[in-house]
Amino acid sequence: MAAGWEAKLQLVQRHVRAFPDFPKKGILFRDICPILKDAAALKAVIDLFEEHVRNMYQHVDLIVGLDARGFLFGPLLAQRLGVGFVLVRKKGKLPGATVSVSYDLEYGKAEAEIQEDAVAPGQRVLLVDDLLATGGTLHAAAELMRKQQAEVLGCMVVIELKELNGIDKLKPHRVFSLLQY
Ligand SMILES: O=P(O)(O)OC[C@H]1O[C@H](OP(=O)(O)OP(=O)(O)O)[C@H](O)[C@@H]1O
Ligand SMILES: Nc1ncnc2[nH]cnc12
Repeated sequence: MAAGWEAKLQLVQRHVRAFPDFPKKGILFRDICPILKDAAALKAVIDLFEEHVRNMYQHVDLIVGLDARGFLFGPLLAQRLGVGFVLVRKKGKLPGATVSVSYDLEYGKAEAEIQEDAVAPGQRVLLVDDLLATGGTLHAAAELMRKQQAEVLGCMVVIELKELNGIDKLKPHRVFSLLQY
């Protein structure tokens, strides 16, 4: 692990806030907005993600980001790696031919969608989001990749909520997280 890794992790951790009972009673909402407001904290997230990818994977074709908070980190990582970015959106937002799948998340239900030509068969992709809770959202994205015959190399999130066991739902895919609660 390169020098500075721990300092960067601590910087990121200091920029996550928790709000009880949002958006529903009983949910402790982990808010990543302070990361985005602080240039050094945001850079630290992308530095850590980039280092992980460069250590783990020889070749990545695309970064796939999940609506909406995955769009905040995914394109920055894609630029660093010199690869393209693909959007998995909530249903009804993408023009043209699409492929969709429905899923449950920690506080509701939704449907995820990609453009049919977003990924090609055999392309090697990494899924990026801000947070892993039950795993419903990332699982839906992985299912979309499976439908399009792309290869999911792994999932990357800033925050993993351990007690919800999202990691089990995502097996056999690997999950990399910066912070665990
Ligand atoms: O692991 P899960 O239980 O699926 O929960 C995690 C998902 O929930 C949040 O997204 P949300 O759907 O609230 O949308 P947003 O990013 O548009 O706020 C979060 O950004 C993840 O995508
Ligand atoms: N507890 C939580 N905090 C922030 N985003 C979430 N998405 C799903 N669960 C969440």
